[in-house]
Amino acid sequence: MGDHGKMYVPEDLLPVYREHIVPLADIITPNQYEAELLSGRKIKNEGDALEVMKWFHDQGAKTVVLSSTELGSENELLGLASSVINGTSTRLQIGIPRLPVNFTGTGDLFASLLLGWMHHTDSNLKKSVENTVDTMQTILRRTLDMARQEAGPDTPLTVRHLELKLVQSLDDIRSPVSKCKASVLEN
Ligand SMILES: Nc1ncnc2c1ncn2[C@@H]1O[C@H](COP(=O)(O)OP(=O)(O)O)[C@@H](O)[C@H]1O
Ligand SMILES: Cc1ncc(COP(=O)(O)O)c(CN)c1O
Repeated sequence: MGDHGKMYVPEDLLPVYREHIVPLADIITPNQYEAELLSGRKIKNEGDALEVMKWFHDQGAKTVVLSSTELGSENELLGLASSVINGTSTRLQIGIPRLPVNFTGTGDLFASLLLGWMHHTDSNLKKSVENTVDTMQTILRRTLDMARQEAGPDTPLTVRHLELKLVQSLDDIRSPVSKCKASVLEN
């Protein structure tokens, strides 16, 4: 829907997403801006993030992952996730090392990886979020390295240079190298 304070889709679609699309979702992966737009609440701290994830659960989503928030630090984005599946509730957070560029298509890639891992792990939220973030890191680092090589030292990186290197990352999609650990939030 949008990012960095700007909507990609026409603004009059917001109530359609909120009232008609969100209630259809089993799994939803908004970034911070999208989560704030849909829930109508600002996320200024972890308590706000937990409330917003509860709002999504109240709309019917069993699994909610805030794919990134600015609640981390200068060097880290913070992801948060919550699932209520068969009466079992799990909430966790994960630090995501921040790379110094804006990529395009990361939200779609994140959603696809998470869906695949939730399917392959029988809805194990911790393992799915960790594998997803690990694969994202590898793909984005490869994308940035190859973009810098292609552009050379004097040319600014463009969207074309930063096209996600998915084909070159097939092995990392199949078998992520384990690096980022999620911590489970109690209560
Ligand atoms: N600059 C970045 N540095 C590191 N990881 C990033 C960066 N941008 C995106 N990602 C990865 O992509 C995922 C989705 O990005 P996010 O910005 O949350 O969604 P969207 O692309 O929909 O705005 C994040 O969880 C993170 O793993
Ligand atoms: C219209 C539009 N613009 C841009 C994007 C890229 O979004 P992001 O980089 O946040 O994943 C998308 C994602 N499908 C989109 O639909």
